[in-house]
Order: sequence, then structure tokens, then C-alpha cells
Amino acid sequence: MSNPYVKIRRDLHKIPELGFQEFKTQKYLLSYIESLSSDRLEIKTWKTGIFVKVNGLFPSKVIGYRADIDGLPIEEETEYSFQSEHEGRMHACGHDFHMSIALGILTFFVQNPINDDLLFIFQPAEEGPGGALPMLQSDIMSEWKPDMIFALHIAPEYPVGTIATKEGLLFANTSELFIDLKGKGGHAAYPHQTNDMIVAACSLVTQLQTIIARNVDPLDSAVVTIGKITGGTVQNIIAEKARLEGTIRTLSVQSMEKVKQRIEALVHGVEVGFHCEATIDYGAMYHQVYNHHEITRDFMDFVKEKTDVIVIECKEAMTGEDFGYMLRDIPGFMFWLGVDSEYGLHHAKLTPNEDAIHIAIKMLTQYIHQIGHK
Ligand SMILES: CC(=O)N[C@@H](CCC[C@H](N)C(=O)O)C(=O)O
Repeated sequence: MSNPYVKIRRDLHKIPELGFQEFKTQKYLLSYIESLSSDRLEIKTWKTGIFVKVNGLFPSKVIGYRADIDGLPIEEETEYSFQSEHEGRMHACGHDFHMSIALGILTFFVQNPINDDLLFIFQPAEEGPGGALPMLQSDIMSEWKPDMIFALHIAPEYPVGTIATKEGLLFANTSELFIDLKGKGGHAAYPHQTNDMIVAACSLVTQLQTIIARNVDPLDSAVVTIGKITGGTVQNIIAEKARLEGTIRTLSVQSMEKVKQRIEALVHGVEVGFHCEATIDYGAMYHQVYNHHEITRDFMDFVKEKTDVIVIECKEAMTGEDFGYMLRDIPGFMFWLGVDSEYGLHHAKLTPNEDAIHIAIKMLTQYIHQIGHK
């Protein structure tokens, strides 16, 4: 392991923290960035995130690069010697890779300054409740606002040495979904005296799937996933309460509204049918990731023509990313970085190939070097 950014990735892998609790992560990043001790660097913290400006020689624009820094509530099941030291937390979405790659690029340009200014954004809470929008609206961002911005996300399904992206829509619109049901609990042997919220919740989960099958245009796409159900107390008590937690994904803002209307109608139906009360909370919503056409095309051409990395023109995905908010305001793009893992994103055995770290740093320093001198 001679690559220092692999060591950084492993250090960060050990300390995954949830959104807006990334205190150790922020401290680690700050101590590394401050150790670069250059008078070109300006550093400002924002909650548990960090903005770092690398001042250029003769700046005519600011180039932005964003890395997300939070982990997930997953108990790690890899065979790593550098497993998560935080019980029930894991970097299972590659943000440890994203941070180490960002530090690699940052270090390169501190040591090899270019004309333009660079802004590195280490953003908390991508998995929820969302750090991109409030960071974008912060005073620091108004002062240092980039003229263009980009970011990457690791992709377990693509080989190392490849990237994948496309012009226009890349990732879906998302909305979290929390539904609370409250009825009348009671003795397991007297169901006729109760309104069982376990039965209501199970019925609702099945009904929600009919939205995709029967309400969304088959030529459009949407997802309603319920990832968690809780309810009840013990096996012989009929549950008074149940909670469904999930997420909605759509390829347009309009479809999101339609799906939500159907959810509300079905939840109301369950209220009537099961004599219970229901509340819906949509939690955090993310704007779609929409890549700027010309900038993305230029980037793809650059990688094809000037690097060893293979460019795949991919389809849009139903993943969400609050980086979509940054791209709504600032022209730029996002791309997938191939890391070839048997297990996918959000899996307890995700094991991305670390060779991708060096490949990404090399490719992106070349790219920034080219656009930063124009
Ligand atoms: C890249 C990725 O996996 N992003 C997450 C974003 C989650 C947003 C929010 N918590 C939700 O579930 O809607 C994803 O699950 O796609």
C-alpha cells in the first residue's frame, strides 16, 4: 500500500459517522488539509463540513469539486482489517473513496498551482437529511461560488479503469417517506376488539406497489421502496402502532407529485378501511442530478482522448444525490467511477477496488489542469 490516499481511505473507513455528526471525519480532514500549510489555502468550516479554496496564480474563474463525507447506519460485514470502529455504522456508499480522492486532487494543486481558483467542498449528510442545499445557501458559498462544479460517485457495477456518465438527467428526484399508523391495540386472542396496525401496515405496503404497476406511465419510471417497518411490542399483543419508512424515486418533478397524490389516497383508504389514524412525512427531498450538456460532453471527450480511462455512456439511474441542488444552480456534472465490487452500494459487504483511487486522482488532476488554464 504505497499510495498515501489508500491509507487515508482506510483511516476514514474506520470512522463512519451519520449526517451532521461527522465530527471525527471533519477533524481528520482538517488536520490533513492544515498539514499542507500553504499560503494559497483558505479553509472555512460549515457545520460538520468544510470549504477549502486553493487560490490560483491568475484566476479568471472558480472550479468547484464536491465530496460527500457521511456514512450509513449499516453493520459492516467485510473481511477488512480496517473495518469500521463505529458499531452499526459503515462507509457503504463509497464516501471514504470520495474524500480520499478529493484530498489527492487538492494536494496536487497546492503543490502545482494553476491559474484558476479551486473550491473543494466536503459536504455532510448526503444520505440524509441533505447537506448540499444548506451549504449552497450559505454565506461562504455566496462569497466563493464556483463558476462550474463536478463530483463523482463510486460505481460497484463498472470495472476499474472506467467511468460512466451522460449529458442531461443522470439521477432521479427523491423523497423520503415516513408513514405512521395508529389504531387500537389489544389482546392477540381478541382481534375483533382492535384495529391491528401490523395488518394495516402490511396491506399498505402491498397497495403502495400498485402505484408503480398501475399509476405510473409504463414508459416513465418510478420507485417506491419501503426499507423499514416497525410496529408492535410482543407476539401476543395486537399492535396499536406501526411505522413504514421508505423512499420515492421519479425521473421528473411532475411524476413525484403524482406518486405522492396516490400515496396520500391509499393512506387515506387505509385510515377508512382499518379505522385508524395516519400521518405522512416526506422527510428530505433531493432534486434530480442533471448534467450540463456541453460541459459533460467536453469532459467525456477529454477523458476519451487524453487519458487511459474508458468512458461508458450510461443510462440514468434511480439513485438520488443532493448534489443535484448544486447542479441546479451551477453548471457542471457528476459521473460514476468504476470500482468493481461484487456487492453493491448500501451493502454491508461493499468492497470497492482501491486501484480506482489513484486512477480518479490522475484523471481529474489532468482534467482540472486543462480547464484551469483556459
Ligand atoms: C448515491 C446514493 O445512494 N444516494 C442515496 C440518497 C438518499 C436520499 C434520501 N435519504 C432518500 O432515501 O430518499 C440514495 O439512496 O439514492
